[in-house]
Amino acid sequence: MTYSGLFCVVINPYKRLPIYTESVCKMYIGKRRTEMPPHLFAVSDEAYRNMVNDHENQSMLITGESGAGKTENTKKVISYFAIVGASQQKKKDAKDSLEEQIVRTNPVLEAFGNAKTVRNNNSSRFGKFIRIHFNHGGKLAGGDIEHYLLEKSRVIKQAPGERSFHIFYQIMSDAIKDLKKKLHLIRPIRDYHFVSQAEVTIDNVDDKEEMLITDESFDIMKFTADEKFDLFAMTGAIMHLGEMKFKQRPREEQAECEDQTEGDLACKLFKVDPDKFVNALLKPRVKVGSEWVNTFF
Ligand SMILES: Nc1ncnc2c1ncn2[C@@H]1O[C@H](COP(=O)(O)OP(=O)(O)OP(=O)(O)O)[C@@H](O)[C@H]1O
Repeated sequence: MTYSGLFCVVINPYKRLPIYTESVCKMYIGKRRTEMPPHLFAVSDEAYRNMVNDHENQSMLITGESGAGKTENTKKVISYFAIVGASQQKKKDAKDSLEEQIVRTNPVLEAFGNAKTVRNNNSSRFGKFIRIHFNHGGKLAGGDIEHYLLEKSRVIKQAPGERSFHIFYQIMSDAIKDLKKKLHLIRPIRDYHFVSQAEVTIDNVDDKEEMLITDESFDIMKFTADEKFDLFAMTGAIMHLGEMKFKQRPREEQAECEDQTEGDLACKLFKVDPDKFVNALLKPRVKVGSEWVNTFF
């Protein structure tokens, strides 16, 4: 790491270096830039001090090409703020703390928004603006995240060497007992076209373990069991949708559903009426001016 004007330039070491531990983090708290070797903790600390002293919002821009280390470094910055802004009294159960909740937004966002690409096994396929709120005493008060431009096309198509979003493979890993059964995902993953056009595993990544982390992160963020299940159900339903079969009606400009079995399963999970759903797919209606018109496929 080195400084270039306001920027801290960080090069991805592609190996775990012991420079991000809690003890290193604490060494940077309250230090001047010149007192310590360049580090993103120093930049984070400067932003924190400016906020506390000047009562002004601070922004940090984390930028670089795919695989440069943005996601990893963002997590380090968030952990830094979680440590400096942690409430003084240590909670009995650390998992219940606001700092842990803020840190745990990441596994969930990564499960649904990150995927393996040829350049990065954990590539974020969306941009995000993370806002962390502090109270007047400089302690964490909350946070919110805005996301931009999720790469939706990946849900139905993957290039060679790539995967869809991690969550599909995490669900299929069987980490949560009976989840696949409840989502009616009873066939091998290669039978679900939407998610298996290229890779279905990643070297050195255990989807089972990752699923347990995703699931626990939802719990820490206080999602209820029903809310969690609904999210997994929406995800599983997409895999079923990919297995619906359509054909064109002879001599007509109209498609019809050839095999609705998987579509029915998707509707069960979406909790919508299957006939209305298929009708909406085959005869979509668009509003033109003040009128609704049917468009045929
Ligand atoms: N500081 C680091 N220490 C060790 N490994 C790192 C570090 N930063 C990044 N890596 C490795 O490089 C990979 C790519 O980094 P990361 O996902 O943060 O890139 P990115 O800039 O967010 O890419 P994308 O734009 O594709 O999301 C990580 O999965 C990790 O294996």
